[in-house]
Amino acid sequence: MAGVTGRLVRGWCPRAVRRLSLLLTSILQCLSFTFLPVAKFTQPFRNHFGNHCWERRNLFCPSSSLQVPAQLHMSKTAMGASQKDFESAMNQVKLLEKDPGNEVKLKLYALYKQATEGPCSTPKPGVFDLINKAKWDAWNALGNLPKETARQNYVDLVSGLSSSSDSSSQVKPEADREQAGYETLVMTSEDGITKIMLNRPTKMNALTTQMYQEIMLALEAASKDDSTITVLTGNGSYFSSGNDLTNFTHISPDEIEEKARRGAILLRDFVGCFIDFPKPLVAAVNGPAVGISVTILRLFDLVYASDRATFHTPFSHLGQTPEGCSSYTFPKLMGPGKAAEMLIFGKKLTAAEACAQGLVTEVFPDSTFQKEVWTRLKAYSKLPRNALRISKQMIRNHEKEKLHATNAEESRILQERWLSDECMNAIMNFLSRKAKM
Ligand SMILES: CCCC/C=C/CC(=O)SCCNC(=O)CCNC(=O)[C@H](O)C(C)(C)COP(=O)(O)OP(=O)(O)OC[C@H]1O[C@@H](n2cnc3c(N)ncnc32)[C@H](O)[C@@H]1OP(=O)(O)O
Repeated sequence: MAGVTGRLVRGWCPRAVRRLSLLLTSILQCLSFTFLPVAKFTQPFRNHFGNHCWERRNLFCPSSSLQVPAQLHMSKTAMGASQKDFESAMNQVKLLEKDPGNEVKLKLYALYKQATEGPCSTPKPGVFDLINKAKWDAWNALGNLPKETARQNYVDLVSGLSSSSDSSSQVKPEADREQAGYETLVMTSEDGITKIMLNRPTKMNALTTQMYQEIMLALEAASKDDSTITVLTGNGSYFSSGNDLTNFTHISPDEIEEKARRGAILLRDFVGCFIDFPKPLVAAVNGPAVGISVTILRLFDLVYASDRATFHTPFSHLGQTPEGCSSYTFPKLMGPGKAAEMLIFGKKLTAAEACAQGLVTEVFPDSTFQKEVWTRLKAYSKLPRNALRISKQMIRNHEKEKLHATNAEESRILQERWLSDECMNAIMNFLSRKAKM
């Protein structure tokens, strides 16, 4: 090595030669790091792996609890990723057949160190110690990420890698195959895109209890399938007219409190699925959106809207209060004044106005909406799947705890509002068609 370098730099002063020699040695080490076979790539990191006690908290996998909404809450608060989960994640890494690349290896290393030792406090390696510097940089970049989050992210990262290399255990969407089992949705997968389409066009895609549950199940399935992007859209002229107001009817007086309690759990679990959804999530807002179908948009990564779409949150008119984390996300996004106009006073925004406020990413003419949106998404779906997923999580992780706390608080307050005279009268008015919002 020194000989090669020596020949390359013949004529240079000996100190410069030594420096360059060191540099080239490091670069060659780096390259061998890049091309190490997968079975070996964990070797440099194995010293850091030991037996540790891990709490189970699967942030990116809302799924485990989807069957019964009450269990969903449990999974976020009480259950834990065991030592077994973590050990199994470490074993999975060793068994990967495809090299996930240096970036992911560094991320695994950094998460491991953060999870076991906390924030990086070791001295920064010298500039020529390229490998150790790269590892230090990766660890240091995690800043004050809590140990618990780092541990969970490690398990999630490995789970993402395993599912991409072991496709036999996945739901395999065939071209445009319609997935059975949904009554209120149409779920299809094609070109790396899973589409969840709300399918009650004659009721403006108003969301019934069954629909909330089916959407949660569909998101659960989409989070695990081999698609790259998940899209929510509506069938017919509306994206969605929000909560189906008949959800509040046919209740006897002695059931009403229990119904409100269950409604609050359903709301919290439903919104929680969007907060935790692990892949890029896109809303294709094909027409007007009302209530909860507007507020959750801030939890999507992209919101494409037809110029026919409008955005309306008539909560006060209904004696209700904001949900979908909008009491936090909207003021943050558009400032408290604009948020107040929408959330307190029920001002309806056009697509262009919503785009100007940052709620919508881009507006398309209605006549070309479908063509333009799907062409764009098909191109995006060809990007590296794991990179998209990890980047999304990096962007979203900062706010997750705040979003879950907001969601819980909004659901608690709404549970009370649903029992109020203001709310009951407003719903009765709608149902008797005295008032259209
Ligand atoms: C458990 C979780 C709780 C989460 C809480 C969320 C809060 C919210 O989402 S608040 C928002 C609630 N939504 C509304 O207030 C919208 C109410 N609907 C309307 O104002 C109008 O229907 C419309 C402006 C959306 C459309 O008006 P248009 O004149 O064009 O059509 P309609 O004849 O009114 O509607 C056709 C058909 O669909 C029924 N329908 C539409 N939206 C709803 C809805 N949200 N709940 C129940 N039913 C709805 C409407 O009654 C019509 O049905 P019929 O043909 O049988 O009369």
